[in-house]
Amino acid sequence: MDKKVIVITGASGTGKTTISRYLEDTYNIPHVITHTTRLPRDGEVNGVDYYFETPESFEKNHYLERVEYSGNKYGSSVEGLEETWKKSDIASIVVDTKGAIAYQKKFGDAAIILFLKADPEEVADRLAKRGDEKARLLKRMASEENRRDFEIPKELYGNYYEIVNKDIKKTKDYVNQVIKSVK
Ligand SMILES: Nc1ncnc2c1ncn2[C@@H]1O[C@H](COP(=O)(O)OP(=O)(O)OP(=O)(O)O)[C@@H](O)[C@H]1O
Ligand SMILES: Nc1nc2c(ncn2[C@@H]2O[C@H](COP(=O)(O)O)[C@@H](O)[C@H]2O)c(=O)[nH]1
Repeated sequence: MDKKVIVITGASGTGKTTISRYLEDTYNIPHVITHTTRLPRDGEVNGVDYYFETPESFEKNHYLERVEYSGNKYGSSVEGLEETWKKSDIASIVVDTKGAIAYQKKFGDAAIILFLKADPEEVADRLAKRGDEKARLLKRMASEENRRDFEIPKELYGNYYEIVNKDIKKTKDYVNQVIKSVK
């Protein structure tokens, strides 16, 4: 089978990580571990959730694409994707919409874009429950990047699956249909 990458994108708190974990647990689809200079949240583990970097160490990696998001740097490497493809012909990656555009440009139809949407008020509530510290949460919600990522960018028109993540069961049912069509 040709290699594929499921690119999960959307604004903060819309459920990207939840879907990435679902793909891993249900379909053994591993996720690409990306790099960031942000501090770990409670429970996040280096080398599992992210490679947590200092501003200096971040610059030492070779990125397929990299972005600034709410004051922190994030990037994904070709090596990271290739390592993940060694484990499985289908990988997933969680990125912002700018990253999704980069993957679409580089991999064309081999990049399957899942764009997650949710009501912004519901999202703020979910993130507070997730334990995000209030000041950081407000900064994140107000950031230009996060406001941008509630809408699909025009570069991806016609090339993505939109998932309104309200009822998690319905979301998973929809994801199951997408995976059937991909496999
Ligand atoms: N449909 C849903 N209903 C209720 N809670 C949900 C739903 N989907 C996800 N959540 C919860 O919302 C919180 C945010 O989800 P998640 O971490 O997956 O979002 P994210 O898009 O990866 O966010 P971020 O970009 O900030 O890391 C989590 O605590 C998750 O368990
Ligand atoms: N373009 C990229 N975006 C990435 C990458 N790794 C994560 N992200 C996205 O950043 C924001 C913030 O993430 P958070 O974990 O701090 O909430 C979110 O949209 C992620 O999807 C990356 O390598 N490239």
